[in-house]
Amino acid sequence: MESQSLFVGARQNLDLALKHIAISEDAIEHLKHPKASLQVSIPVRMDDGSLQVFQGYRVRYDDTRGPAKGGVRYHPQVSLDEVTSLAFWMTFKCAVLDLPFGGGKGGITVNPKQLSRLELERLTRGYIDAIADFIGPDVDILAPDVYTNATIMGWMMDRYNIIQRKSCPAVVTGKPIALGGSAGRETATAMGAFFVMQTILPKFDRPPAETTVAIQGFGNAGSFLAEQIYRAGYRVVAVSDSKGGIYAPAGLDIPAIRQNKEAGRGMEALYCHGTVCNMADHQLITNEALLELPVDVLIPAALENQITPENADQIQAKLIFEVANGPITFEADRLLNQKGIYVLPDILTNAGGVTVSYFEWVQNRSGLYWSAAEVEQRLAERMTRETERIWQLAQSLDLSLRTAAYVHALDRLRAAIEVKGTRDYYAQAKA
Ligand SMILES: NC(=O)C1=CN([C@@H]2O[C@H](COP(=O)(O)OP(=O)(O)OC[C@H]3O[C@@H](n4cnc5c(N)ncnc54)[C@H](OP(=O)(O)O)[C@@H]3O)[C@@H](O)[C@H]2O)C=CC1
Ligand SMILES: O=C(O)CCC(=O)C(=O)O
Repeated sequence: MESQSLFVGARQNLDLALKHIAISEDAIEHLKHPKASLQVSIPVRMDDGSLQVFQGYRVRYDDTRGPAKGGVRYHPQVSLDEVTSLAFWMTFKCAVLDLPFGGGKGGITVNPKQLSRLELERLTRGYIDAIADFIGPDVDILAPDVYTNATIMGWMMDRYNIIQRKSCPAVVTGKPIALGGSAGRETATAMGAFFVMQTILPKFDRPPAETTVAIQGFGNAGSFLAEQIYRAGYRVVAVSDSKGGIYAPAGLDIPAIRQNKEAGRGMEALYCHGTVCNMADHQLITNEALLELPVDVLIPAALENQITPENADQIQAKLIFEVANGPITFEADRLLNQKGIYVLPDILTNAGGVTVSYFEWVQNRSGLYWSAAEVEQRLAERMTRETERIWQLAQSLDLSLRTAAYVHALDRLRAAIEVKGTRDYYAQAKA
């Protein structure tokens, strides 16, 4: 039976990968538990004068390979279980890309769409007040995730600097460029996924013009990726946001949809406003229906647990690129594998974001800033190299791409954990 806990499900992929790599019992035990978890209450004075207390979290899953790294999510469903799972995935993602980081993640249980801009700023500054002793440029570095953005990262950095009484830009990445952000961070998650697609699709003899794509989620990751693959000549036939989706078998006008989305319009208006609007050519669909469309490529780019044992059998795509973290449950993944569907796992596919975050951290610490072209070239090199390695590993060991990605990451994590030793000083004393 499917587990209720996201973290229990996340760890099942680790258990699977452990069967394919020689690794010490100590290292296994080490990797099964988060190093530190913090839960905080954040009191916020609301615009109407009332006081509201929000729950916030920061989990440092592992920092053997370097400071913990990972985004902060603002969403009504944020919980310690979810943040722990996201921090766990960050640990493996940073190892997949060979970044000198461990894994961390944060979140606040809130619907930010219901807050005014000033309430959002007070909440953000309150969160940093509450976790300031737990983070730092050499300890645990924040970044954007669902419903957080560059402006919020700027507030976080500013509050941290005020607490520290000095400038510490490297405590947060994904900042506005004017505050030390990196060129290319805003589009990095999408560009990283695009480079994974460009490496994988030729292996399936899939020229862009003959490849249909459906994308769930039209935020930072999904919307930039939709535009990038549209411009590369793929046929993007369906997109969606939290309110539902739109499907046009002949292909959607993605730049027009992005423009309208930025103007705050709903999915129907998105397509109709100022562009082709012929309902005979396209139809509004639910997020559930989008996942089951007859497309070549499916890209979940919103939230976890979208493909489960309940709908796995209805999935028609031949390839799934996981841009969201954890969109496929463990059991559903097994069913998709049985059906011969290739899944490019989250810990590889969406790693472009943290990779450019690493570049931002390096730039902040060196004081030397790179051009957009330089960032993109470095990102392309890393994403292509690690995708190719995971593909080769999957082929040579006859593994799914997800298990191969975990084995690839485990090889790097194991090396660091085993050479450093565990925290079991008693065992060392005995030896
Ligand atoms: N931002 C980053 O750098 C990275 C993000 N990711 C992952 O990518 C995913 C998306 O993040 P990101 O794009 O940054 O987030 P955003 O907040 O920018 O966008 C989220 C998008 O998902 C949509 N959405 C929300 N709930 C649902 C739902 N139930 N069904 C369908 N769509 C929904 C939102 O709709 P609406 O617009 O209506 O609110 C919005 O379009 C997450 O899993 C995140 O962890 C991974 C790596 C890096
Ligand atoms: O940019 C980062 O540091 C992390 C982004 C993130 O949260 C993720 O990859 O899930």
